[in-house]
Amino acid sequence: MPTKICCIGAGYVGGPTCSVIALKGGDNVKVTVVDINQERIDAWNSDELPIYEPGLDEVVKQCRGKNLFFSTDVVSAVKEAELIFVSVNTPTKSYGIGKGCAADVRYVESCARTIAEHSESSKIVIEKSTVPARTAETLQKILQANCRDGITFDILSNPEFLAEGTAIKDLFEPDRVLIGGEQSERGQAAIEKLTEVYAYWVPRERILHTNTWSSELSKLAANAFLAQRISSINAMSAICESTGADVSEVARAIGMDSRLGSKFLRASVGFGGSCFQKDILNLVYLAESLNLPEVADYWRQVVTLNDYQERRFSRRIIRCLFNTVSTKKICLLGFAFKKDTGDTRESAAIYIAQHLMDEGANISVYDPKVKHAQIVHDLKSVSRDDPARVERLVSIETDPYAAMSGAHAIVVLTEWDEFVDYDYKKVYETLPKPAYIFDGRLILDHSKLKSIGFNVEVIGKSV
Ligand SMILES: NC(=O)c1ccc[n+]([C@@H]2O[C@H](COP(=O)([O-])OP(=O)(O)OC[C@H]3O[C@@H](n4cnc5c(N)ncnc54)[C@H](O)[C@@H]3O)[C@@H](O)[C@H]2O)c1
Ligand SMILES: O=c1ccn([C@@H]2O[C@H](COP(=O)(O)OP(=O)(O)O[C@H]3O[C@H](CO)[C@@H](O)[C@H](O)[C@H]3O)[C@@H](O)[C@H]2O)c(=O)[nH]1
Repeated sequence: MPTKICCIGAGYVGGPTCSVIALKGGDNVKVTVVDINQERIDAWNSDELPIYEPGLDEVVKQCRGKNLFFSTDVVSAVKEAELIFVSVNTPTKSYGIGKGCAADVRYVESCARTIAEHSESSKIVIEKSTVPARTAETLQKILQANCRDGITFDILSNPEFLAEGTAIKDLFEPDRVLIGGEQSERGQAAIEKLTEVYAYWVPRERILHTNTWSSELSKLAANAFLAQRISSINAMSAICESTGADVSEVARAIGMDSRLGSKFLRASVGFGGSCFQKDILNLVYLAESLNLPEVADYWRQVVTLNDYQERRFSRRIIRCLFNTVSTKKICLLGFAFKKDTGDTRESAAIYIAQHLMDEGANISVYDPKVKHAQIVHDLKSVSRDDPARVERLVSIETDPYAAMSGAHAIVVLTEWDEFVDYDYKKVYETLPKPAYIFDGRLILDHSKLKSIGFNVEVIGKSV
């Protein structure tokens, strides 16, 4: 009999993770991914998946309808499952105590209540969502207080480390899989049961076992350390711009120190994505709750620096364009928070567009994967006082050349590969002079652009 697995939450994590579990587990597993969002589930069952992720289509096509199912019937899937992943969103709280900092765990709690109410057999409940430390304790209390007699629940922490854009590769070959659980005999048996699932494709030495709290905290720590590196190199980029140093050269020089390593040292307009800021703020809130204000301040600074980097870049655009962008067309190349995803959550592009709209700029946006409606939604969310300004000031193009044509400045905000190969000579002919190009991702051929005639402004260097 296959192991019956349910995943609550068919988002960027639940969908790809469970698709890979189904692919790699084959006949040994039956995986059902459930969500309350009918539209999302319909998309998972269609030819146009709800998220763009390289390689995902192929994985889903191979398993869907065989050992992988997408459904809105949460109750039946919970009843049937032996292992239940909870992979729902845990955004920053937007209300009440901890507003703007703490993680909102109401969706996680709601899953626990659903599981308790409908379980007719014992379950292993796995925190896949990123949660504040000690959430497992809350889950255990809710589950035990609300379940039928004779049913037991074992809670495991199994945070996900995939990055968007490389999710399938990250899931196929994870650096590690982390499983935290109780040290009791039952806890260890639950850890082993989940380990067996991953062991269908992950070497056992990469499956790390810890106690529950270490596992929960390690997820926040990993994201804090990763984001801290970006803020560190971005802080250096500001110094580079004023000293004649080149941030790419500095990154190469420090990255060759094997103690530092070369990854995650790309200066940029600022990190985005649904995780870094949220998880650092979650850590800050934890430190504050533990009465560790110095620790809280230390980590908060990573986010402060990121906000500074975004604003610094917007100011540079405005300064270069003779201190006014009012009624000038500015083309934003890229709106996703990184390449190879259509996700815009916390994308630096949203905030840079906001700064430019505040100055009255006309913005044209091109992104190869972000949907038109998503861009409008994001820009309206930062235009609450005047949502109509989005219709007034923003045009969204499906052709990059139309987006760039006639612009006073072209601004690269996402590192999409295709941006490198555009015919910038042809584009230059259409632009008012002096023509400006701002490379917020360090991807373009700057000397070539200069030779065409562009004024080239780059993060972390003076060209
Ligand atoms: N996005 C990433 O790259 C990433 C990577 C690692 C970890 N995480 C963490 O994983 C979690 C999920 O992130 P995501 O990006 O997949 O979020 P998401 O918003 O894309 O998906 C969450 C899904 O959960 C569903 N949901 C919410 N409450 C529900 C309920 N009670 N019953 C059924 N479905 C419910 C929502 O409808 C939504 O479709 C978060 O805690 C996040 O921090 C995300
Ligand atoms: O050197 C770098 C590396 C990244 N970024 C930016 O940082 C953000 C985040 O990038 P990345 O970490 O690659 O993508 P995410 O999908 O946000 O993944 C992070 O967040 C996930 C959610 O918790 C974790 O699972 C992953 O391990 C962690 O890398 C993006 O805006 C990138 O452009 C830089 O500016 N410079």
